[in-house]
Amino acid sequence: MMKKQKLENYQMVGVDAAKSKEEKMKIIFDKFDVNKDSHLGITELLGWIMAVEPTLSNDLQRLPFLLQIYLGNPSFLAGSKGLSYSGFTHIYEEGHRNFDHDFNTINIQPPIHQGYAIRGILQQQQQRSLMLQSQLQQQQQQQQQQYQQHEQHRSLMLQSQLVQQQAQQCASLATNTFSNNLRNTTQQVGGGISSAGPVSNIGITAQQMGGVISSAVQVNSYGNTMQQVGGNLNSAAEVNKNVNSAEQENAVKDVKSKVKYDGSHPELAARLEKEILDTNPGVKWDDVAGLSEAKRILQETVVLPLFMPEYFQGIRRPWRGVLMFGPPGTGKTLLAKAVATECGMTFMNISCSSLCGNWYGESERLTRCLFELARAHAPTMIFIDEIDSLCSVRGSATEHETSRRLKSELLVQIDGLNNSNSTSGKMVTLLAATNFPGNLDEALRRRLEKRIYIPLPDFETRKKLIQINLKSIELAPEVDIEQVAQKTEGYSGDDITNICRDASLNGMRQKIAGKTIDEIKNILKSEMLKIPVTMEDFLEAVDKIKPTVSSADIQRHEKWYSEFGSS
Ligand SMILES: Nc1ncnc2c1ncn2[C@@H]1O[C@H](COP(=O)(O)OP(=O)(O)OP(=O)(O)O)[C@@H](O)[C@H]1O
Repeated sequence: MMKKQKLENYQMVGVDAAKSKEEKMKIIFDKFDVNKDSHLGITELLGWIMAVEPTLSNDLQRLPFLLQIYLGNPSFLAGSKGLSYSGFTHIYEEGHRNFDHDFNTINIQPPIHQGYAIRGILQQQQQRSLMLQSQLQQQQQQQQQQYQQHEQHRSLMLQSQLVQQQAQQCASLATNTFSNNLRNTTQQVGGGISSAGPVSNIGITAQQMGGVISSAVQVNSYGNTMQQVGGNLNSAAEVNKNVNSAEQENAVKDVKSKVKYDGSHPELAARLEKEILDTNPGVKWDDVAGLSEAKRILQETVVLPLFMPEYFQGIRRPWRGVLMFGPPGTGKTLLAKAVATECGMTFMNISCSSLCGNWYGESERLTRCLFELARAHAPTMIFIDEIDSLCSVRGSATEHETSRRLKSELLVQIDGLNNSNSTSGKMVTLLAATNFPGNLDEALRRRLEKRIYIPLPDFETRKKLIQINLKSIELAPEVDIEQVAQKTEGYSGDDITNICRDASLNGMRQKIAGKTIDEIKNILKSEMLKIPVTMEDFLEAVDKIKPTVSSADIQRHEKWYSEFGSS
């Protein structure tokens, strides 16, 4: 019976029963020409399918999948209750039908693997294209920024050249008034305002700059940038040289040299005199505890050549320079001051900041000037503290151009020092100190012929140090300095000084504890001074204050000493 109906059905749609399953299905769909019968009810369709292939009715879940295979099109459902064969392709192409909805209405699960996968791919493609778009935008922005920077640098370079030309014009126009009144003179020359204008584009207003001269200064402070773009730095520097003179001249007027300085940079000499010169550092040998070996070497290298210059000639010439190295707070500066005081030398205490100028070439000029000034004030001791920060290893990737030039100048000056000492009799001694001897430039290390290790204080030195620190302080009879010295092994001289200071304040702390300011004011000063420092105060202070030098530090210094030390 079933077979008979099936055959009838075949005949109805003109299907040949001998054909394959796929062919049969295709014929069924082809029958529904969109022009004639654009709408096929789902029930009708299923009826047809079941008639042709009754096994499919048990597998409705697979139906969409099969239809898709037969039709070669993944999307085939249309309408809420029906299927339009021709609409399948439209729907798919336009992509505006809700697959889930369509399938739900006929109570069939959507072909997840197909429809969603396609939707996912579409979404991915969309996201990718968005990402590419944003990357493109970023690239465009970067290119724009680079271009702007380049243009800015180019403009700075032009500024520098312009300013140079203007300054040269000024120099030829008004030689007399130039140094005192450069700003006006430049403005008279004209073009000054226009140069201030573009510079202000980089964030500095014309007022702040105060016209052309300031712009020269500002442009120069961009030295590196200009160098990067191949700017003519030297010319900017030359302009600057004039500018410095002009700006500093007024300051110089107030500073009267104590001695006659006839070098080429009186303005810088005046500045250095103000900053670093100490004609009497006021530290005696006895103020320095221990360090007898260091004292002996310094006597031989500095004190004796000063007293017996005729003996220290030829092969006996004084050592070019002396380096003191060791952990911080061990008395290097103190020792240098003591030598200068004992020998009646002028003491010049130089740190990195004293020799670092703001303008192009200023650091070298300052260095040159320092040695000229030292000769003018001779006998002089130039003490360069933390020389490693001024003269670290050259040629490193991080080395700055200014610092490289400064180092070269320093080396030249140290060489010159040696010659002038032997001929003019004006003794200038270079004493340097560092906590990082390993960072020193090799050429400088060679010139600092004596390299003295200033170690942590030993037991005897610690005892002496405590006595020096407490010489004017009332001590309780039970205070055992030896015990304090034992307890402070590994402490630097500076640490021990701090312990003594802390211990000596403890009596006062106890005395004022819990009192109001008025009550404290009423305590007699003499009463306060009489409070003796007890052993307990010391022990408390030692407990509170920890040593600042690590054993790794000591090892580092000892290693360097065994390699490069010279005593
Ligand atoms: N041998 C010492 N005799 C007397 N006081 C000392 C001694 N060593 C250190 N001090 C004390 O420590 C303080 C710091 O010493 P100084 O500045 O000379 O150390 P430094 O070695 O130059 O330190 P840095 O390396 O940090 O510059 C001194 O003012 C002094 O109070």
